[in-house]
Amino acid sequence: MVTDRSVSPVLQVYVYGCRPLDRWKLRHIPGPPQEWLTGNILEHMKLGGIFKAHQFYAQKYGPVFVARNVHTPIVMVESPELARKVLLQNNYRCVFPNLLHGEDAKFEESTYLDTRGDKLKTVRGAWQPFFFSGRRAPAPPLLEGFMGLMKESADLLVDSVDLHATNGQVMDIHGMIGAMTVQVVGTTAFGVNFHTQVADKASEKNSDYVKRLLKAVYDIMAPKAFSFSMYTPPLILLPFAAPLIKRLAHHFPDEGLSRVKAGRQVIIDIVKELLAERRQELAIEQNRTAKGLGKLRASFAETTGERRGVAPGSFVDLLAFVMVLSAYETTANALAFTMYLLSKPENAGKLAKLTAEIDAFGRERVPSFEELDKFPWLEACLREGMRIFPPVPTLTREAERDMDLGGYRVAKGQMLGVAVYSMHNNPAYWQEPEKYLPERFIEGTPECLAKPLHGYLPFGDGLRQCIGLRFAIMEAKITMIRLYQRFTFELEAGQDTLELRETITISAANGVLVKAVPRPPPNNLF
Ligand code: HEM
Repeated sequence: MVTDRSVSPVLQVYVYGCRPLDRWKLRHIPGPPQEWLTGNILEHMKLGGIFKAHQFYAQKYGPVFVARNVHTPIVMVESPELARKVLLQNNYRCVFPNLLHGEDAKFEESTYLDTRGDKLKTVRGAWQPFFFSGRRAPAPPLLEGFMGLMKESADLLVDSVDLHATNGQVMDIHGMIGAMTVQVVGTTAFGVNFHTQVADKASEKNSDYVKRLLKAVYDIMAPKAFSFSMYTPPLILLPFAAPLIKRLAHHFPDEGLSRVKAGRQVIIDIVKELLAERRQELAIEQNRTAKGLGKLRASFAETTGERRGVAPGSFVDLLAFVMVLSAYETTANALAFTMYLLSKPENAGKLAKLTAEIDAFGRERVPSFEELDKFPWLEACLREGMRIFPPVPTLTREAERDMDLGGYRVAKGQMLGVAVYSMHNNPAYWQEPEKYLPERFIEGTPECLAKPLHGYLPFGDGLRQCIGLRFAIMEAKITMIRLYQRFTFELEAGQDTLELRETITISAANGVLVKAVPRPPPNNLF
């Protein structure tokens, strides 16, 4: 016989799994029916990922819909105007419930991506001059200081491609570019050369940092994103019991949570080791590698020091880690996707225009910072690549006040999302979105005139827009120029469509497999 006492917890669990309050609050907004406890996650998996599911839902329900990851409801928007409204009016990213407690929770707060309030303004203000400087901005041109490192790193990549080409080997260009972008941003953030590229024979130790760092990032991301701990379901089901569940998890961690905690510790240790190494290097030789980066670290610490009211020390150091996390994969994905698209036979004309632009500049010359502006077609190729495959397919915000979104009221505190991938590939906003047309980003062309005004968001928008966007475009341009001065690339068979893997970013699940075709030397051109 079932007693009242045993029924009530069962009923509680059932009711929490249905989230009746959320359903009631969002009842006026369309969206897919939610499954008990899992929300829409099973359907997301069936449709090929959350970003693909958003595309499907936008077609079915229109530009505003509710979707649920596990069973947290997110009000998604998929129109240029609404995306702009969400991103310009709200500055906080969504914070999903997590199991972290005590010191671990402090670490989480330090990682900036979720930062809010005054701390956000101070930190963002301190970072801004490094990244938004340049000729068009009043701040000192620190960006220019990164040119040397970017060029050196791109040339190591070219050496490595050359080696593969000589041996007639197929290569995963996505993986190789990833090694380069880690080197660039790791060195930028910590002032210590990461030595991640094959052709670089220097210290094994630093490349070991990267392996450990990336593994730690994976260990943290996977369980956090997909709730591998046995404590996560009760945390979500019984939010009022969160403090107790967190304490229990902290004292009796299971395997999933232990991996997260160990991953955090690895990151903290590596950051400390890197900084110690950096100090040693500086002491030995003031002016060695990456001068601009040395400047960055020093000024980083100065501007974010006690005077500016941001806790110094480990916090500042962890910000450097956040930079690596935000910068390496996004840039690698953008480059690899663009190279993939340019290597498709149907885009041979677009590739020919690129090589012509590069040849007009010179097949041997290294561009200066100013000369990077002489490559509008290259920039358009990259921007169009990020339209078809935006490295960050979904953006999130928390509503800071009650809002109207396309006629639907949402309450303060509601999680909001922007379906960037879907919007970038929607024929309602882009003519023939499946076509790779860099012309869309060349002023005055009919394709450019047909482009939506605000519908392009690979770097987000508003106060939380990607801080590294100029850095990323600069790095991508130098890399492409150095590669295409020497080679073009042929796609290996079986890659007509790319299988995509989704974490916070989207990337090529099986890499981008190409063969490099050496271009005839410049004196054979005529
Ligand atoms: C092609 C390469 C890149 C892409 C596509 C990209 C994309 C993005 C996106 C979509 C966001 C979120 C924006 C929003 O919520 O509105 C973001 C944030 C951020 N990105 Fe990037 N990013 C790239 C490269 C970089 C680089 C090279 C750096 C640093 C050197 C960087 C540092 C950051 C930081 C620190 C944030 C957080 C900004 C904040 O919360 O205030 N990113 N990025």
